[in-house]
Amino acid sequence: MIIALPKVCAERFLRAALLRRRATGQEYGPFASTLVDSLVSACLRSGKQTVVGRGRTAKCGKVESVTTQPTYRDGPGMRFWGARDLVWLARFLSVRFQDRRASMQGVNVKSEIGNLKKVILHRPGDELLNLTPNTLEELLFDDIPFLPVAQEEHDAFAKILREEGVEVVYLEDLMAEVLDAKPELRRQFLDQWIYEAGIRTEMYHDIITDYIESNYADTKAMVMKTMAGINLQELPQRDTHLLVDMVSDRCKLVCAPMPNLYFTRDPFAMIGNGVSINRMYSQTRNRETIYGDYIFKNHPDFVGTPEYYSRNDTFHIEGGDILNINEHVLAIGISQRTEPDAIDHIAHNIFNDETSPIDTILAFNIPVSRAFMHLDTVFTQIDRDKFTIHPGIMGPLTVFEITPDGKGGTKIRERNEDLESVLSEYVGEKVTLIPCGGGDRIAAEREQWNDGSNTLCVRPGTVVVYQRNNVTNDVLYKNGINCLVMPSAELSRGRGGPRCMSMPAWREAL
Ligand SMILES: NC(=[NH2+])NCCC[C@H](N)C(=O)O
Repeated sequence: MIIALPKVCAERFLRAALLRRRATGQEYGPFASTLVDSLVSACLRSGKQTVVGRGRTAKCGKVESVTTQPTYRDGPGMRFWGARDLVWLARFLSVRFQDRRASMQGVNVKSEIGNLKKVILHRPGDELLNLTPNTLEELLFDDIPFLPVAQEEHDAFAKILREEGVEVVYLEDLMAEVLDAKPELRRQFLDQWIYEAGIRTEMYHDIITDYIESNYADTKAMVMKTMAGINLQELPQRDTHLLVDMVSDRCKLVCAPMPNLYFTRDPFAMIGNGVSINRMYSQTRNRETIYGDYIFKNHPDFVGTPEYYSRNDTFHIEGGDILNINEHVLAIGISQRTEPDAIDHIAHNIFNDETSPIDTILAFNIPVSRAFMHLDTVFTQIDRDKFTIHPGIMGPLTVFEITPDGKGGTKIRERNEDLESVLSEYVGEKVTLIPCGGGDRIAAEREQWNDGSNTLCVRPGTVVVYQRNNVTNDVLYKNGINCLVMPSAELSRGRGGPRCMSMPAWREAL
């Protein structure tokens, strides 16, 4: 196996070596060899074959060579580290691996149930500490979660996924990797983040920039801070004699937090081998898409992914409404969060992408209400022939079938059959709909509220579920579904379940 060092890493590696030489008088050669040595021994320790490319560095031990290739390459058996790992390595002369399979370059999500290989999560952080009773409604929460427990629950979720062989990557790490690899983007990102937080005066822009730059030198800490938000109290008080400083409440949030970030399902969504960077329904969630935008435009794992929607497009659409039925069929909810105009637009872009095999988009018209919010709160696929469903929408439901008209446009056919027949037709076999809460109306309503039908499928017939939805989970067991149960007391206060809290980036073909 070859481990390739992308050019940016190699440059950092050399820069670190140079600094070290200045500081210690040590020559570049031995220092570099030490680094390479420790890389190699860590590889050997982890049972992997040696490593590393051709180039300027001395051969040592089992090292074949060191590559400084200009771009990430992929190919069978090729692995690479992220820039952060290498910087860390250079600093401490020790090793930490984050193996990323280059075979998972880009995204591949052509179903809701294929073996899950890679998923993007966000571990809830200090943004939850900026939720107050007065801002709950605006920030789309129903209660204030207790952060340490929410984090424990989230870690349990990640652990379940890792144990199932899923590579878990965190949004905050991807973003930090982008900014570490391209430091010139740091300032641009901060300016955009400040502007989109609603700061329009130069004075506040400068105060916030200074505050961040002088307190959050570490990139990941800076990224986390942008997610958490800034309270006026944190900023140095300036003797400005401005009215705003005399009358504004010192506890005011100058930059609002983004507490919904742990629902990584929504700000962007994988569609086959492409992505939709969404325009969100609410102002509070719209800034979340900045991270996805930077990652998909710059991160070597994702750059080059076809983009079917952009955050600058006019209409709103959210990932919770987007379900990949199979390679050819995509379902999208027309809901509180997704406008029909956005679906028209995305359909046009998908059908005009020659690399996409999708030839049918089903638009499900679901009631506009908070309990239904997204299509994935109403139904999700859990096995080849099984869906969980909110009993409230069983029966006739309007579905529009959108297909290309052969002239660059689309044609639409209204379907008025019940959900079961529509799904059976497109899935290609008779499907069973398993109602949330079993047949019990009260249990159904209670568990629907806590995302009983919002499960994350890790392979056909195996799903992650919230522990609190015990009535629904029993029904799933009885239907032969393997439920991986995660704790949910605090996370559920944000009104989203395991599917909302995850964005699959790679699923194996069925
Ligand atoms: N895909 C989902 N169902 N996401 C749930 C998101 C919940 C979040 N509080 C919101 O209102 O936006």
